[in-house]
Amino acid sequence: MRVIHGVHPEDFKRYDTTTIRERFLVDKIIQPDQLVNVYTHYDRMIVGGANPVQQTLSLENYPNLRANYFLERREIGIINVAGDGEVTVDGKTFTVNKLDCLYIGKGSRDVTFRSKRPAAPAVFFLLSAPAHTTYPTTLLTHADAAKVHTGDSATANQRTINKYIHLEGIQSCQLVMGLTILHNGSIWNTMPAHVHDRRMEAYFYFDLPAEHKVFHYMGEGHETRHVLLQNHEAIVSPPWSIHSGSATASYSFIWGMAGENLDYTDMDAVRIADML
Ligand SMILES: O=C[C@H](O)[C@@H](O)CC(=O)C(=O)O
Ligand SMILES: [Zn+2]
Repeated sequence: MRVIHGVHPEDFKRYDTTTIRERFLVDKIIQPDQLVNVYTHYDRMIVGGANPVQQTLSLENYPNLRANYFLERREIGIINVAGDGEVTVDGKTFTVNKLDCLYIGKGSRDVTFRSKRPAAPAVFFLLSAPAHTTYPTTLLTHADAAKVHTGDSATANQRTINKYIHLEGIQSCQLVMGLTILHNGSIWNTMPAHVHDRRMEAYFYFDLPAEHKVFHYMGEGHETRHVLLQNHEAIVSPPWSIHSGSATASYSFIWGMAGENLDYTDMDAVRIADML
């Protein structure tokens, strides 16, 4: 499993494009008939993807977890961003279709992923954090997710935030997870930007046309850099970094966090006037 280490904001100031991409970009996680995970040292969050086409894919154990099985001391949040799919947890099968979320609590042993139709395969995005206790395995459909409409077409950031794993939704030890859909013609996410020192964050972009790219912004508010991402790529955000993007077309993205608290509103806003 690839490992991403933590970066100090003072060191980040000197990074070139290649180094920024090596340290923060989580690419190549969506591969046909593969389940790919990347271990990050940001709150020990594992970021991954499963794209079953013909095969059923299993959540395998990794030697560096020093665990008997993947979820022995972990929880996982799963969101499907493509064709109809199924996730089976210790013999119980959940239908997880596009934009549905399945949370699996600590202690589940066998987790498998499959697509209903190979012609329209599922694309599951995965986030897993260390867990101290077992919360129930819970499915939440897109229709039942808590929705917040925000932004404005005048600032090209009109979007709907869907919360799945959060204080008033699916219960978890550390994970907070949801997805944001940009309205047609809007291209900006998370602007005005924010930081949250108490939680790392990961963004996974999807439903971005293949010929388009996201300019993802990171860094301290007064020391920003951009990283270009394409569809089905993710990026980690250290606790000291903003995380925001503007793309050359409308898109959606999954966001997920883990850390000191589960409080979605615990953010420190960065004023556009103060950004550099
Ligand atoms: O800490 C929360 C996250 O950055 C996202 O939920 C923000 C977001 O989806 C948006 O503004 O569109
Ligand atoms: Zn955030």
